[in-house]
This record gives sequence, C-alpha cells and structure tokens, in this order.
Amino acid sequence: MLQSIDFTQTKAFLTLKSHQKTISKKTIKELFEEDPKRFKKFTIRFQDILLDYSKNRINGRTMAYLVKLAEECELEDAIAKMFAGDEINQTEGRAVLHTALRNRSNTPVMVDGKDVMPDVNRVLAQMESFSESVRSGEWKGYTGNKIKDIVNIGIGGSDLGPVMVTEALKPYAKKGLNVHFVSNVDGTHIAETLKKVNPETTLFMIASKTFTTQETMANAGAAKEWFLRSGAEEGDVKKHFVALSTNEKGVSAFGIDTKNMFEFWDWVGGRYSLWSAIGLSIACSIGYKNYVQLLEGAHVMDIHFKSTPLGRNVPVVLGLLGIWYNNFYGAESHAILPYDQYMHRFAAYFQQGDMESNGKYVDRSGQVVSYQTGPIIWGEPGTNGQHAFYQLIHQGTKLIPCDFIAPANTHNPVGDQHRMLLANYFAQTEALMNGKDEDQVEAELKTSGLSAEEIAFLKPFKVFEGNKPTNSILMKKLTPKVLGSLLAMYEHKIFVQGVIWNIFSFDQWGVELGKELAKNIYPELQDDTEVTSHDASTNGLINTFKKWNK
Ligand SMILES: O=P(O)(O)OC[C@H]1O[C@H](O)[C@@H](O)[C@@H](O)[C@@H]1O
Repeated sequence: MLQSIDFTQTKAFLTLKSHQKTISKKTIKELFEEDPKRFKKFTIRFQDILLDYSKNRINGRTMAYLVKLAEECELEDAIAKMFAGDEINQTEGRAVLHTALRNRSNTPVMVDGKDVMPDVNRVLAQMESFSESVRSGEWKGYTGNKIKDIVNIGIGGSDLGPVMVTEALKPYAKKGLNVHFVSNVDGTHIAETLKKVNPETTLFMIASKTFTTQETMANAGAAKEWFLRSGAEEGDVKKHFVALSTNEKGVSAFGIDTKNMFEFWDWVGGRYSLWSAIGLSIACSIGYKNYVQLLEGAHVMDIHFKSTPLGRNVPVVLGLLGIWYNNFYGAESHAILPYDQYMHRFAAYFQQGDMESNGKYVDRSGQVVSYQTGPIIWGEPGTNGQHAFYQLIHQGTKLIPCDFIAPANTHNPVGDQHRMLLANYFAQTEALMNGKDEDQVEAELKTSGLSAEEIAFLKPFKVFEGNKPTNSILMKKLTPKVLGSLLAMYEHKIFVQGVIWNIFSFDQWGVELGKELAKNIYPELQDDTEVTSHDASTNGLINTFKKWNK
C-alpha cells in the first residue's frame, strides 16, 4: 500500500510556490548567462543516452526543492514497494510488476509468497522457441508453407506497444516476414489487412489480456471466418492462430489450442505489457536475441531508477520537471518530439501510457483532487511537426514543455540528411529558449529595404518571446537496448508523477463507462424500432442512423 499524502500540503510545495515567484523573474537565457556550469549541472549521462534538462526554468534550488517534495511524498518508499511486488494497484488488488518481466538478474520477485521468475522465464523460453521456428520457416501453415505475414489483433496496450516497437526497430526486422496490426473495430481495419495477406502463410496473434475486449474478439472472429473460408479446416486453426493472454478459458472457448497460448499475469498492466507475451510479434519480427536486448535496456533503467539518488535519477528528474510545469506554471500538455522517423508511434504509445495512467481526478484516499494531474501527451516526429504545429509552441499562448529526442547515428545515411535533421533538432530547442526580441527583429527588418511604417507594422509578429522549456534526450543510436531504456525511463516518469499526485496510476476505470453504454446500445441497433430510452440527442442520433443505415 502507498501512503496517501496531499503534496500541496507539504513544506516543499509551499517553498516551491514562493520560489517559483522569484525564479520566474528570470528567463532560461538569463539563467545560462549567470551560470557557466549550467550544462554540466543539468545533464545526466545514462549509458548511451544523454539527458540535457538545462533548458528549463530551474536553478539548483528548484531541483533541490523538487527533490524535497518527492521525499516528503515518500517516493523512495513507493519505488521500493513497486519493485517488491506490493499491491500498489489497490483498486484492482494487484501488484505492479512489469519490471519482473525484464528482470534479467533473475533475482526472485515474490507475489503472494510465490516467486514469479520461473513463470516469467518459462514464457520467455516458449517465446524464444516459437519465434525461432516462425523465423526459420520450421513452423508451417496448413498447406506446408512457411509463415510470411503476422497479423497481431489487439487494442490499447495489446496493440500500441508492439506497433511502436516493431516500427522503431524496423532496421532489425526479418526480411520477408511482415507484421501487421489490426485494432479498430471498424471492419475496414481487418478487411484492408486481409487483402494484403494469404491464409496459407499468415499467422494471427490474438493479443488480449482479458480475452473479452469487444474489438479484439470481433476482429479475431472475422479473421477466423476468413481463414476457414479459404478452404482450411477447424483443425488447421492451431497452425495459424495463437493467443497472448491471461485468460486460458477464453482462449480455449475461442478455439485456440492452449498449447499455443502465451501466458501473462494480472500484475502486468495492459499499457505496460510489451515486455510480456504481448511482445511476441516483436520477438518474431526482430528476433528473440534483439527482444532480449530490449528487455535488457529496460532492466538497466530499472536498476538505475531504484538505486540512484533522486536528484541524479533520470525518470525522477523528468517526473519532477513535469510536475513543476503542470502544477506551478499551469501547463496542460506535454509534447514528445522524436527526431527519428522510426519512432513515429512513440508519442502515440505514451499517450496511452501516460494519459490512461495519470488521467485521474480522485486521490488515493478517495477524495477529489484540488490540483491538476496528468497532462495531455501528444507529438509527432520532427521535422514534420515543425511544419505543422510548432507555430503554436513558439508563438501561441500556451506553455508546452517538450521532450526532443534524437539519435546521433542513423540507420539510413542518405546524403547529408542526418546532419540536416539534427541541425533542426538543435535549432528548435535553441530557438524556443532564446526567442527573438524586438531589437533583433528591428535590426533584421532594417536590412530588408522596408519603410519605417512597414517595419513598425511587422515587428510585433516577428518577435518570439522564447523562454520555452525543453528537455533534450540524445542517444547514440536507436538500438533495441537503447529503446528499452527509453521506454522504461518514460514508464517510471509516469510512476513518479502518479506517486506525487497521490493517485492510482495502474487502474483505468475511465475506460469502462463508454464500453458499458456501447454494450447497451448495440442490441438497440439491430432493428428499425425507434428508440426513446436515452436523452434527446442520443435518441435523435440513433434514430437518424437507423433511417440511414439500410
Ligand atoms: O488486452 P485487453 O484485455 O484486450 O485490453 C485492451 C485495452 O482495454 C482497455 O482499453 C484498457 O483496459 C487498456 O488498458 C487495455 O490495454
């Protein structure tokens, strides 16, 4: 159990409140001018990753007070409890142990008096032999052909992780073995995917922790029907359908041989499950050895997180900076901006990771909070974002703290494009911090041959206030290990923030209401009878749908 502590009632919170008034009188640019050691002070090197958080509205004191805040909220105790398998997911009565899935040290991790590592290792061994047999062509489809396409059917945490990682690690993917992902209950998603594959050479992975999720069950049913229509028989299903789930009964009821079930456990949250059997599509695509490297990368970050003093602890520092802007500057969103095309689903992945975890308005003692909790997470890869929404970050009215992520080495050296990309990466954080003042704008305009009147008119539009906070995360190269560390870094950042906001980060009750209502409405859509049981808007919409849907 985690303590319930209102962080706004701590001493550190009050100190930070008054400190914010002082420090906000200075710009980040001025803070750099004052302190020549600032870069050294506010960077942390973690293996092949460098975190530079010097371009933030902070000084040494800010960080010291933020660390005090974390201490008063008993963050270290919370970290220890998570790793030890305490039931910190209290509303579901579960431990939170995605860290055990990547516990490469193999030290025992106890849940209800039982070490979970033998089970973890058993499923990993099953994933190893299965992925190897698919990749080598030893695993044959019902007509004796090897597998050429994998279709992962899942949604939310059973989709976003594998999609993001298989995209991010595409350079490591096996040629001739394509991975597809079907998530949306919109029939278009499965229909368009099935157009691309051949039933004789396709393997379906039905990925669902609960094995009850409507979207996944509907798509899995459609895939099975399509497969059987192709001439295959019920007995062939086992060669083309496997399940990644915690629900053995559900899996066998669907007609999948439980020998082809890859198990995981209720102490793995959906949005933290790519380290579990849910990662099978990843292991098949990049190979088991690379998948283990991904786990390894996360494991070293886990060790760092649980053993490094708070002030030098990468996820803690990131979490505290987020709290600084969220609760002391009123920032409502946070952008994740990877300068790496392979990471194009990274922000979408952490949109679920962060918003499903920390989008809560009730604290750990059941009271409605009096402060802001989880931010809106969003982002797109650079430089696309630059030509789309950066205008608002530079000159809009909202404060948007950003993480800029980039690799020093590319997998695709095309001309000099990687240097061009990185020039943009460096330029953006510099521009966001320094901005451009009136004098600079005026001097520039004077060289353009415009009249004094025109200059006076244009000037205000060309001024950039600057002082926009950013973190830069520079990595040597996007390898499986580095990606593993980055993912664990963000996961733990979310944890840190949830502890301080005094909320439960590992349940997701907010997803339930819409699901329930959809279940009620679905039978009402089966005939032409006019509905009257809802509010006027919902009735009107449903009845119009009924008229139009012929
Ligand atoms: O794997 P499942 O059980 O199909 O759940 C899929 C998703 O469902 C809901 O949206 C949430 O609970 C998510 O956290 C989860 O990832």
